[in-house]
Amino acid sequence: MSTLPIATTRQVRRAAVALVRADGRAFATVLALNVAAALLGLAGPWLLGRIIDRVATGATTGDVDRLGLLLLCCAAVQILAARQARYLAHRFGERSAAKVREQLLDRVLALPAATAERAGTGDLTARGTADSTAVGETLRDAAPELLVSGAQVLFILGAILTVSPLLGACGLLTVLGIALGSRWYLRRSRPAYLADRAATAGLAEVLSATANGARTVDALGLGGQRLAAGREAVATTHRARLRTLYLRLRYFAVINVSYTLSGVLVLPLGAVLVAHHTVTLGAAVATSLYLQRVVDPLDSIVVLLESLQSSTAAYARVEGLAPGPASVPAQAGGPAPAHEPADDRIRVAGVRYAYPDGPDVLHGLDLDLRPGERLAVVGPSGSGKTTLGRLLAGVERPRTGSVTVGGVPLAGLPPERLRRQVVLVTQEHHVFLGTLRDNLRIAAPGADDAALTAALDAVGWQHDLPDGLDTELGPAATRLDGARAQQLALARVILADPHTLVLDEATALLDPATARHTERALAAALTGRTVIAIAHRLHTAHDADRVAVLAHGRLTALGPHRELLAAGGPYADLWHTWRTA
Ligand SMILES: Nc1ncnc2c1ncn2[C@@H]1O[C@H](COP(=O)(O)OP(=O)(O)OP(=O)(O)O)[C@@H](O)[C@H]1O
Repeated sequence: MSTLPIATTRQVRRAAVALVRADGRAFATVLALNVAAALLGLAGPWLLGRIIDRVATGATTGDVDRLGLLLLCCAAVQILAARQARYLAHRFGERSAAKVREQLLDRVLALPAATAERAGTGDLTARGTADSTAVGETLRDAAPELLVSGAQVLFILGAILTVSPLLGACGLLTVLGIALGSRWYLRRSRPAYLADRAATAGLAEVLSATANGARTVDALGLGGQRLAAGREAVATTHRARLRTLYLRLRYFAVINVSYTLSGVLVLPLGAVLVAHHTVTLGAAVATSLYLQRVVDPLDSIVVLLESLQSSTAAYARVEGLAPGPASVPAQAGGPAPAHEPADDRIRVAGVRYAYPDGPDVLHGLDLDLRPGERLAVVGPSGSGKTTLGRLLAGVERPRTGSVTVGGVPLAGLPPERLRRQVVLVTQEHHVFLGTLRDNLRIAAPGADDAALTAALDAVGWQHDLPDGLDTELGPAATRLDGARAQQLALARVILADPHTLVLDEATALLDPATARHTERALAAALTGRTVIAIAHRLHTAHDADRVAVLAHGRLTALGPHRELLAAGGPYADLWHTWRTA
């Protein structure tokens, strides 16, 4: 189930109107051309009726030719107007779809890291691909066509009622049947389509998790378990699809009966009225032709309403990421602080933290970091080191208490402002498709080659790639192993140049000698920065200015390595155990 919000119907409507307004002139032109084409289409049956009546009253061939020529002209101009409308609608739709995608990308990038992590790749991918495409296609095809078909139906009904009110009543019966059927359908279809889209995203999540973890699945023999998870996701998607299919089947059945009803009624009624001279033969033929014509736009409306329901559900998922009260909390709730931090000092005061639906794992932590110091955080597995690191980097927000930088809550800062203050480096490193230079410039778009090379030197990078900074990286080009990807991530940090850095096992993939060398080189490159190193290898603690010792989510000792060692408490035990190992 998605942890990301879904926009309400009202928010979707507002967003759609804003999107149309942004390209209002193009939309208006498309509408105007379509309406012109629809009006020209009305001329056909009317002119045909006139021709029949003229022939019945003994008109000349010249009269009939003129009417026939007019009919041809109307048809030709109608085709041209409809073609141009379709062309412009496609351009409008593609521009709007591009806007939706760009907006979505910005919003996903602005998501708090913890929110994006919990959302899962499947949901985000589905919103960025299938959902955005559905919105674009609706704006391109469905929205203008729906308005035009609606106008066509109104025009045709108006024409029928003008020609013969009695016969026109048959047309109204059709519209009434369709209106009632649509009301029934629309009430039920939004939740059904939302469930369908969520199930599809869930299936994508399961499949991508299995594919990404293929090696682990293979190594641990988890194939059966993943298959079961896949089957469950497929079954959920199947159930959701069946529900929407059932709604469509019932809806279309009502629609088809409504169409047939008017056709069945109009012919005998028309014959009787002509026999009694209540309407002319021409009027009866024109009405019957109009009634046949009304089927097409009504049919479009029905199909478009159906696809509109599906894409409104898609748009609700895309719009759910918009900043606003009902959507993604800006850094887990609350507006971004208005002022900049007064200084670089990070303070942890009375912090308690619990993962969603779990117990507290940090129990009232206090810690004042001195700007420019190197602090090592040590403690047994599960003591809360990583959690503290994530709080110090503003990834998580404390349940109670505060983590501030220069007096401003860290987790309240928008990602861009936050990353200028603190950067978290973990064991998970992503190498982006592109050159080594591209991969480094993500952290500092304006950096020149000299700066990039200096950052690589600082992390002990061996300059042995075939094309240096121009080397293409990625699965199909040069692949970096875990250790080199880690060095690349550290070089990015040097380029990003935040005043505080949280390293959570950031050198764990390097062999011990390289790790120590890299950490020292990094320390030299980061002189003057505050560095919080979450340490498994205690040489990190040995090299640090102060060591914070955690146990069961509490700070049990804080001070320089020598003092803690001399005090002979839990840190001394940890140190001796590590040295012996
Ligand atoms: N995503 C999570 N959801 C729920 N509980 C979690 C999550 N991550 C950690 N925990 C729990 O929080 C507590 C502290 O975990 P944390 O990872 O911060 O400890 P740690 O000292 O870094 O451990 P390690 O050295 O093994 O990485 C543990 O009880 C752990 O089970």
